[in-house]
Amino acid sequence: MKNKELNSTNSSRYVNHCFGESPPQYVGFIYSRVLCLFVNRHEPLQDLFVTKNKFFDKHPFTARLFKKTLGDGTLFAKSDELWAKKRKSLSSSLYKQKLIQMVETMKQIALETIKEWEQQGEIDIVAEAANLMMRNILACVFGRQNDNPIVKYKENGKIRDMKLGESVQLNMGKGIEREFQAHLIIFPELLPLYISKQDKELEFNIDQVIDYSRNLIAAKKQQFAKTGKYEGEDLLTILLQDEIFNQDDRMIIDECLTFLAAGAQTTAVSITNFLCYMAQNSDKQQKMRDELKGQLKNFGGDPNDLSKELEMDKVEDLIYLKYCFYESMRIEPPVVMSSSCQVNEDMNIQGVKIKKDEMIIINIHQIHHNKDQWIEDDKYIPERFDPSSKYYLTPTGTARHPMSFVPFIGGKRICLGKTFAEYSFKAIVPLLLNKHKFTLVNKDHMNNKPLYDAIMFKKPVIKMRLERL
Ligand code: HEM
Repeated sequence: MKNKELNSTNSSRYVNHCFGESPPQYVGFIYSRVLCLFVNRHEPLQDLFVTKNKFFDKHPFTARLFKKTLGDGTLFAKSDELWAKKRKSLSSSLYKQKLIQMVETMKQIALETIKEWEQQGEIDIVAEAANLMMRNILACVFGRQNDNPIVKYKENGKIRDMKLGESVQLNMGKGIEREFQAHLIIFPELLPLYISKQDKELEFNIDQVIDYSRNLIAAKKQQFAKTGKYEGEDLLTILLQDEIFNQDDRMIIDECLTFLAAGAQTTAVSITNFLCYMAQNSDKQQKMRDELKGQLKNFGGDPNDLSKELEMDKVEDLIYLKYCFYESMRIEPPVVMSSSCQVNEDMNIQGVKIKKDEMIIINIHQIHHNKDQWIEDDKYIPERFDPSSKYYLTPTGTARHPMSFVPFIGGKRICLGKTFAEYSFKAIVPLLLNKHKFTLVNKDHMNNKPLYDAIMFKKPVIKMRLERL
């Protein structure tokens, strides 16, 4: 597979390095003193996400790795009663009216951002889309007036000011890097200890972010004491009024930081890769623009009128845009592999006995490229999601397996922000493309853009030029 060698995380790169383009269903290796099984095909997912989903759970390894950064946030927590209650509250904080309000805020930020990009003319889309989406998610989590806060950040002994969003991203990246420190692989019991100089700096930086959130909560509570009501539609304000969360500030902070960590980089990657694939495939771009023109009467016109038109029901009609979004996430999933998962009882999954404490990692990237499921898997073909297209089928003409496309994984641990991510993509993208075309500056990127995902350590630089239409 072209570009495969450049893939982001060491372990998924390792699987392809050893087993080539069509690795077996499972690949196992010993990691952190337990068997770690990479699931490279869709068949086991039918069991894990459907028939045996009640036994599917998160393995404590990743939770331990990110304990300091995300506390006991839902992302890596075990599927216990508290997790279920928290998930229910969080889902309702993203439900319909609240989601619509959050996306309204995001559209405003997108309109401001496109003006800034236009002035710059040429941008590093990786950095800029990450800024845009971090501001968006910050506005949803902490409120519009707090969409770009500054915190202290320590690196190589020196302290400087940094955007909170950037600090959260770096802290997550440094957290992932800890996964590959030899002493922590051999002695995972040491994960909670922050001993090295880098660990101490990471601890300092995480504390700055937590202090910022604590101060915000204190200010909100003071305001409540004065006025008897909380003001704001943001997640933090919603959770302050939720009976599961309102007795425990740290619980609120964990979920706010989880949203920042889980929501900003993933959505930034999907927008960035989408813009790059559109630039590479002018015929697909034209088809997508024709749809926008046909469905939205203000497309190409006044940005504020277009923004008003991009309501939840309306963006549902942007079918080809949805196919393009899905295909961007198929070819380069924002989350290339899951965190550590497990089954809660020993069981047989597709002919292999999996013990309850063994680690399971879902190799999403590989599942999106298996050649018996995807015709010309390396090509960007949004029509794969169109039921009337031949690309909707497997190379032998049969129906594709429902678990062959899992960018948000599935079952009870399916991404909590799935609807949020889909709606915000369809509301923001038309605003970015309304008056501009994005082209790739580096001609080599036209055939071979650098791979980009949300969990890679070192992000690529991808320059794009904005051409006014
Ligand atoms: C294109 C965008 C997104 C993609 C591709 C994506 C993908 C995923 C994946 C693969 C997981 C499972 C992670 C694992 O187990 O390792 C996940 C979980 C999660 N995501 Fe997303 N995500 C996206 C956007 C968002 C957004 C915008 C939010 C929040 C606003 C969010 C919040 C969460 C949460 C809270 C979980 C944990 C759910 C649970 O286990 O109960 N995600 N996401």
